[in-house]
Amino acid sequence: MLVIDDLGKRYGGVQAVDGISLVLEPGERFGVIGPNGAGKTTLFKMIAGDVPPTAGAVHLFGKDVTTMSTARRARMGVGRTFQISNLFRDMTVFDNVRVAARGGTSKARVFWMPQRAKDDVSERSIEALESVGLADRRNLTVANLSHGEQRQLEIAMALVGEPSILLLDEPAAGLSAVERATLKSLIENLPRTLPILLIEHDMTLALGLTDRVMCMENGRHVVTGTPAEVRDNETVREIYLGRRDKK
Ligand SMILES: Nc1ncnc2c1ncn2[C@@H]1O[C@H](COP(=O)(O)OP(=O)(O)OP(=O)(O)O)[C@@H](O)[C@H]1O
Repeated sequence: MLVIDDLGKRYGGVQAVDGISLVLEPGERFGVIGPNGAGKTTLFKMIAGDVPPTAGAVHLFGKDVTTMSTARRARMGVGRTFQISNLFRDMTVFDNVRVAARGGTSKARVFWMPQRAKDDVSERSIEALESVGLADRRNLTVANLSHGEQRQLEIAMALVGEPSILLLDEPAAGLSAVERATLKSLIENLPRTLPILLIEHDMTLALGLTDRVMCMENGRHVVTGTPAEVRDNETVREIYLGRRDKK
């Protein structure tokens, strides 16, 4: 589904990502963890197409997409969330998902559609909202949702395009313990056939949701393994307990 080969990104003097490789198998849930500044977000952005790598390649569904735009990757079946909210705060929950269903950024596009296409979009939007437990909140404006519900909505907006792969960028950032638990069960209950790449600072959440995990530090690969193997890895423990000297 996704093959990353020796990927690197340099920002001036900063090597944000350095020689990262990974393979995401069909139906697999793969986590990328690491402390602040590890390079997780930069890695995510290169996979989604937001920033071009300075080294290496990204293949999606067997195709080299290294230089392909975000929009084209989305059309190929990449669903993704954003670390910084991209919600329309003054619009309803339902309209946000309908706009996402059209792959658009303008509310007008939804309202100028032919009725049949509109019905299809509305139906898919309701299904996406149901899958994240927000169907009964659909007529509220986004500004009236809790932070946790806004994260759920962002996942609905990624799902409504019926993606073949889902990229989640730190979905639990800034959430309370209760909101994290809700989000965790939501992700757990997504169809097992949908491969997921989850970038997450919260190690417990990432280990609880994935089949395999990679830990990064200072842009580099530390270890890849099952959640149990990564949890028990001495270097990972040192990194997360903050006892490791920065290189
Ligand atoms: N646009 C940029 N310009 C310059 N340096 C950058 C840029 N984006 C990221 N960096 C640097 O690259 C390194 C990796 O950053 P990145 O945001 O990918 O890490 P992260 O693991 O996602 O951290 P966090 O959990 O804090 O988001 C950091 O040293 C950061 O300062």
